[in-house]
Amino acid sequence: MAEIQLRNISKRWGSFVGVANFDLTIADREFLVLLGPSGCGKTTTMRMIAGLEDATEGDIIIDGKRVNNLDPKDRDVAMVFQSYGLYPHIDVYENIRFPLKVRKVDPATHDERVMRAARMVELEDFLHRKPAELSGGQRQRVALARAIVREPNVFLMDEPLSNLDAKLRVSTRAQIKNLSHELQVTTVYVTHDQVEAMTLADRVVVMKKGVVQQVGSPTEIYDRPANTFVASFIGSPAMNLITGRITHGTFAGHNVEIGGLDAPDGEVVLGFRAEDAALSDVPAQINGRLYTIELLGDATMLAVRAGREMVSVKAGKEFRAEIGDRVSFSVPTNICHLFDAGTGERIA
Ligand SMILES: Nc1ncnc2c1ncn2[C@@H]1O[C@H](COP(=O)(O)OP(=O)(O)OP(=O)(O)O)[C@@H](O)[C@H]1O
Repeated sequence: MAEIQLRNISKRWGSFVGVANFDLTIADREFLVLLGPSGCGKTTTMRMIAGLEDATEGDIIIDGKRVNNLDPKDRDVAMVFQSYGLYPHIDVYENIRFPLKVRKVDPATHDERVMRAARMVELEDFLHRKPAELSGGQRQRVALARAIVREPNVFLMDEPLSNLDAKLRVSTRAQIKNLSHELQVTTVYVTHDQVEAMTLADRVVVMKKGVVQQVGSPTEIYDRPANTFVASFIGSPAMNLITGRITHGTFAGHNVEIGGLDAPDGEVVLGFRAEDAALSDVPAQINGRLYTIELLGDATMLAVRAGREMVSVKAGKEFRAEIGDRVSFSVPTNICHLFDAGTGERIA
């Protein structure tokens, strides 16, 4: 059992604000992902939860207890880093056992606990190898087993997959999801990879320059981004964003005209996703020329230059055309997103 309350926590170094007024309750057993570009304050937030960094302001409460003044070792949290943090001179078995020795856990229980953790990450056959004799994926699994063996209430994971190649990243990601479900531990996971965030999280926190932009389930964040930053960060490709003006319910931009919008007159950013655009054989709401064609296997991704905008459009796998060809498409008005052109905040 572990609910984590972050009550208005901030981190400042002199006048530099690393994290500003982070306020969130992480539910017991929730898988929470902190997502954002490099330097947005994800790791700092996690280090404050771990106790590796003091919060300049605010309270950190784990299971009803304020832990601001507790040492990391007394917080019942286990951390997994991208750099693994394994001890090179001892074998896998001893690496996994290490936290039990440090915490003076009854030695009679060690073997059973180490073996159970090793089984969970499928390392039984590697117990007597040294870290240098393992692949990157195997090393990361040792790091996971070492966190599991402690049976902590909270897992804190900082980009644990970033040193793995693409294929291993996908399989280890599935393993982490499975483990957190099986162990029913509250998990805070840091990444700058939105695909990782979307596949792992119960809820995602999107951050920018130390400030939380949106908190929501992956679906909420994908379907209703709170602002243009979130819209441009989530989804591959990210949401198309076109600047223009609404007059009497019609949006007009360069080579773009979309009528029937229920919004007041003014400068806006109109957003739509590549998969929501419908190609047309005749001139339509958005007209341009084909800039690139990418075959995805099950679909074709087009980049279309429409006026001064470059937009992504998803077509079927049977799509055939040449670069430079004219392309027209429309976007159903009910799936258009509208953002304020000044603040970037969602208006509809
Ligand atoms: N000890 C420190 N002193 C001063 N500034 C710091 C310190 N630690 C981090 N920062 C700054 O705080 C900001 C947030 O850093 P943080 O490591 O939390 O970012 P991040 O989102 O985890 O980025 P990344 O994905 O690159 O790890 C950055 O601008 C960083 O340079």
